[in-house]
Amino acid sequence: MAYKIKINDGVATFTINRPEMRNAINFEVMDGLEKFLGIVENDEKIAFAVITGSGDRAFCSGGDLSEFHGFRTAIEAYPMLSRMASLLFRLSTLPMPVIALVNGAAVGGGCEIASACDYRVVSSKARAGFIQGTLAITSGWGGATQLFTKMKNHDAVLKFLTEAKIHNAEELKSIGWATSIYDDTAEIGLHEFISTMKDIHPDVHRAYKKISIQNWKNTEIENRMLEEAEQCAKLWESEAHHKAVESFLRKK
Ligand SMILES: CC[C@@H](C(=O)O)C(=O)SCCNC(=O)CCNC(=O)[C@H](O)C(C)(C)COP(=O)(O)OP(=O)(O)OC[C@H]1O[C@@H](n2cnc3c(N)ncnc32)[C@H](O)[C@@H]1OP(=O)(O)O
Repeated sequence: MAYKIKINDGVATFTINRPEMRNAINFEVMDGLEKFLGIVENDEKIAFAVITGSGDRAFCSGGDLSEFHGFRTAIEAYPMLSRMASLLFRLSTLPMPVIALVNGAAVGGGCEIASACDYRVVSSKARAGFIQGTLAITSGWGGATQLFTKMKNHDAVLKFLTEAKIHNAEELKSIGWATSIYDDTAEIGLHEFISTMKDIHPDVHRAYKKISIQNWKNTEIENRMLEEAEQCAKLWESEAHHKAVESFLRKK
């Protein structure tokens, strides 16, 4: 299966399970994420939600280019982009803290997924970046909107997006994207991060999360994420984008 869902001791974990494809997102993973959100949104006993990837090479390498390259026009690309933007809006507005356990490379849409979470707990060996610019597109799943809404250092965010570079863990921390860095296994990294918060009653976490969501709602974040998907769809149909993806796929 392309994903795993586990609920243990108040922690619900969604694992993208395509390590041989560096956990690229295809429609099966999207279906899984939708199922996960449906479960977590309605279970009062869940204190923390976690998103991670299988193996130690990648958190997520973004959209599966071999599957999505078939979309040639904006009209064809938009349903996939907007569906994922809506799922990431739901992820970002879950009633409990959401942790991206960035166990390895997070690029393109992988960075968008992590940006939709409240916290990014990053392996010291991980690399991450909004590399969409190198494919002649922007982020299309609402990730840039998430960053501009949550992070207040406009210049650093704009540079992070437009440079389209891959950064190491220390750089990610200084940009303000990584919340914390761990050296051990992902399991230990997560355990240590959660243990700093677990003593506080889950209702307190939920109450603060509600306040932050209220703040974002006033900024029309969902509409802005869908506009981001629309803008990306327009760039998607360009010759420059198709050529860049063909060049990536030829390297296979
Ligand atoms: C579609 C939405 C859009 C958005 O809104 O943001 C996007 O997400 S655009 C997609 C952006 N992603 C990429 O461009 C992926 C680029 N991938 C990489 O840079 C690297 O794979 C990596 C993530 C840094 C990992 O490097 P490494 O560990 O060296 O692995 P390989 O490169 O050898 O990859 C192994 C295997 O997996 C295939 N692969 C990786 N990512 C994707 C992907 N996103 N789509 C399809 N296939 C992917 C890669 O081609 C290799 O395949 P094989 O050669 O057949 O083993």
